Amino acid sequence: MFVERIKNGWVVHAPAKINLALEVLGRQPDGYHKVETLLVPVRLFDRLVYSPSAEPLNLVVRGSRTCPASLLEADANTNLAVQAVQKLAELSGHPPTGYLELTKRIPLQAGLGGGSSDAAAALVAANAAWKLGYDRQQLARVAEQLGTDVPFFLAPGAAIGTGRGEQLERISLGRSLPIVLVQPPAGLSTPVVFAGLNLARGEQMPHPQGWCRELAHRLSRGCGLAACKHLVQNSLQQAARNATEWIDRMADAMERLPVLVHQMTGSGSAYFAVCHSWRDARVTASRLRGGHWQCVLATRTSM
Ligand SMILES: C[C@](O)(CO)[C@H](O)COP(=O)(O)OP(=O)(O)OC[C@H]1O[C@@H](n2ccc(N)nc2=O)[C@H](O)[C@@H]1O
Ligand SMILES: Nc1ncnc2c1ncn2[C@@H]1O[C@H](COP(=O)(O)OP(=O)(O)OP(=O)(O)O)[C@@H](O)[C@H]1O
Repeated sequence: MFVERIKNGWVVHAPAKINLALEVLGRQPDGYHKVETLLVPVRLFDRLVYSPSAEPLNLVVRGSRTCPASLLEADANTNLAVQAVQKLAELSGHPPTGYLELTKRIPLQAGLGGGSSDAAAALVAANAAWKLGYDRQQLARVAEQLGTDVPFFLAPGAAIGTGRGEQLERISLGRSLPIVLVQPPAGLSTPVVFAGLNLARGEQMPHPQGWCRELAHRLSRGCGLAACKHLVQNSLQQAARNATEWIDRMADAMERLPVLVHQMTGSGSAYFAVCHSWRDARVTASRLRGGHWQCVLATRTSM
């Protein structure tokens, strides 16, 4: 996340994420799934502007080429950025005021964490604008009430997420990976994909694989991704394949291209390929364009 002070407020560049690996370990008694995941920020940003005012909180959302306006929800109260400001207002006693302007570039229902990143951005902006002085840990406690992925976006860099995904260990992977992101025309709902695993409350997976920690540690020790690409796995991919044919279509398209490894991110429906080089990522993206995708873009992970 990058925060800039401007004349009338704050601009926050809210990144997307990919889950380089995601393992479901079981289901907690509270119904959430117990996961271990390697989360990595991506250089694709929503832009959130918060301008303080004495007026009741107001939100304007704009679409973009990668997140068309026609897909955006009209109801501001369901927007996680608004919910974040409201929650911080409740906690601090500050009135829920100000003007939020959100330009969406991160595709929706993609497993790219866009809504969560916007919520984290709104928390940081309102904390600064209202001079609350909450530190990152205090903001993280508010963030985890808004959604599992929200705390991840409060700090830079990659992290291993455990618990339901909200307990974070920051880790340096020491490199930026060139990637291609593909969003198909249909999004996927996170609860629907998790429900497709059909795990009972309290049920544990019998044989944990440990992909995430192994992958994170190998990468952070300087191992090339080619040597550990078998650890790039996502336990949710099968459930997502059952929910939409687009996952197989994206996998088939990637199979025909010279990429290092490819996989779905989070609960989908977006799909990523890690490429050998930045040039390869641009070439791969241009070869995928023209398919029936909502968007294709070449970008890279942040360190
Ligand atoms: C799949 C990931 O994106 C991986 O980073 C996250 O685990 C999902 O994070 P998120 O979108 O912030 O999810 P939340 O808003 O917290 O949860 C939405 C819904 O997904 C399901 N959910 C989510 C996370 C989790 N570990 N187990 C679940 O079963 C629950 O039904 C929950 O009500
Ligand atoms: N600021 C926001 N940006 C995007 N979606 C939002 C936002 N606020 C609320 N939502 C709602 O949340 C739903 C899912 O959000 P989002 O698109 O971030 O999911 P996702 O990419 O699957 O994220 P995750 O990886 O965290 O599961 C959207 O379909 C939308 O209805």
